[in-house]
Amino acid sequence: MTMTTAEADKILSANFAPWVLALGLSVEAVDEHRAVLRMPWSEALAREGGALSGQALMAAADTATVIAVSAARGAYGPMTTVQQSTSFQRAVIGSDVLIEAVVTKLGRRMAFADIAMTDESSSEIAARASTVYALLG
Ligand SMILES: CC(C)(COP(=O)(O)OP(=O)(O)OC[C@H]1O[C@@H](n2cnc3c(N)ncnc32)[C@H](O)[C@@H]1OP(=O)(O)O)[C@@H](O)C(=O)NCCC(=O)NCCSC(=O)Cc1ccccc1
Repeated sequence: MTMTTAEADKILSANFAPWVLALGLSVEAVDEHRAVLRMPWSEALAREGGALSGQALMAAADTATVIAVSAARGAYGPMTTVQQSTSFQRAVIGSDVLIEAVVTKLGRRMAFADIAMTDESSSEIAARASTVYALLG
């Protein structure tokens, strides 16, 4: 059965470090192989020049993947990030970001995902990432 957004939000609050929770992420949508998270704009996440820091986007991509992989497996289970590659295509200033993580392969021991991060106010892609996870249990 498909995980609900409320169940996915519980995974978010129960399994991440306090500084990751401080990003203010929330789950907008979830299905059998995908999760969409929102990262609200905050001056606290902006760097010199006023644009959203890449570090915040990378943490958001990592977090969205954990939710998407959990949804694909039907529940949260121990997993760990092995690799993330991120390309920053467009600066985000003053806009929420929608982070869509799609699980492209769910194996017995490994999971792979592609992530698109969209500037909500312009609907333009701000960054893309690909991630690889080891499934530990
Ligand atoms: C585990 C693996 C990915 C692969 O290991 P292998 O290639 O198989 O190599 P090896 O066999 O040498 O084992 C090495 C050590 O691993 C241990 N171990 C192995 N298998 C299991 C197992 N099934 N279960 C438990 N432990 C297992 C093993 O005992 C050994 O420990 P030892 O040295 O004897 O004391 C390893 O490269 C690694 O830990 N990388 C760092 C990853 C990392 O820190 N990522 C960033 C944090 S993730 C994040 O932030 C996102 C997130 C947030 C919230 C929620 C969720 C996600």
